[in-house]
Amino acid sequence: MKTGDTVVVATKNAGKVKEFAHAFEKLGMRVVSMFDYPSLPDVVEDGVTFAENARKKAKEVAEALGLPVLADDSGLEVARLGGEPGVYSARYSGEGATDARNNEKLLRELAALGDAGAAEGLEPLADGTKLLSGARFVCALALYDPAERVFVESEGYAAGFIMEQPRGGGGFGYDPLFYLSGLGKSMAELSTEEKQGISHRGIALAALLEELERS
Ligand SMILES: O=P(O)(O)OP(=O)(O)OP(=O)(O)OC[C@H]1O[C@@H](n2cnc3c(O)ncnc32)[C@H](O)[C@@H]1O
Ligand SMILES: [Mg+2]
Repeated sequence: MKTGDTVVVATKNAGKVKEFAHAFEKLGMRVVSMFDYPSLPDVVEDGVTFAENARKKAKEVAEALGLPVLADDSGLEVARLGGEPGVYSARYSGEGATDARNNEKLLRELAALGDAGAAEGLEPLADGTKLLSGARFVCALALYDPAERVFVESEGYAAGFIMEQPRGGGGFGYDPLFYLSGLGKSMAELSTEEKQGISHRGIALAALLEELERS
């Protein structure tokens, strides 16, 4: 598959745009997003898996533009909630969902389970902050070339824990509640560069670039 020096990413999430722009800048490439194509209709994300939604976003936008397009479908799977919010991560708190409301709902749902963390044997952090559940971030990437009608795909995961309180001002979405025990920090306490090194998105992107070199 041939990609030029501009990558079109089928996203309207400013946090994702920032992370992709940072990653591709290192490769001498520029990123444009759906903010640059405001007249394109939103893609309906009705897939049951992250991979399905990523393929749908990439294909619909690529066919509309006649260019190869990269799409990201991602989310948070929380063990004590049976994998929720999963593919519904962006809309977890319903109509007009925001990151803040989604985070509040996540803490509410976990609080409703009682002392879930303690039940799982999760030790509080040194400052007494409780961990409420194991969790993982998932990122599915799909790059679709409408000329060759081919997909290149990858997935990445990041494992951690949900904290009872937010920490850090970086990242986006559920990052302030997501604790990385190996680093002793929340995902929102990492720089864009650090997050890329360990995140579901960074790992999926590295795999996609490798796959692309082989194809
Ligand atoms: O579909 P696009 O336009 O790309 O933007 P979106 O925000 O709707 O993105 P998704 O449909 O993939 O939903 C993913 C949600 O999961 C959360 N999420 C994904 N990646 C994350 C990350 O790196 N850090 C924190 N939260 C993340 C965040 O709440 C996102 O809104
Ligand atoms: Mg979405």
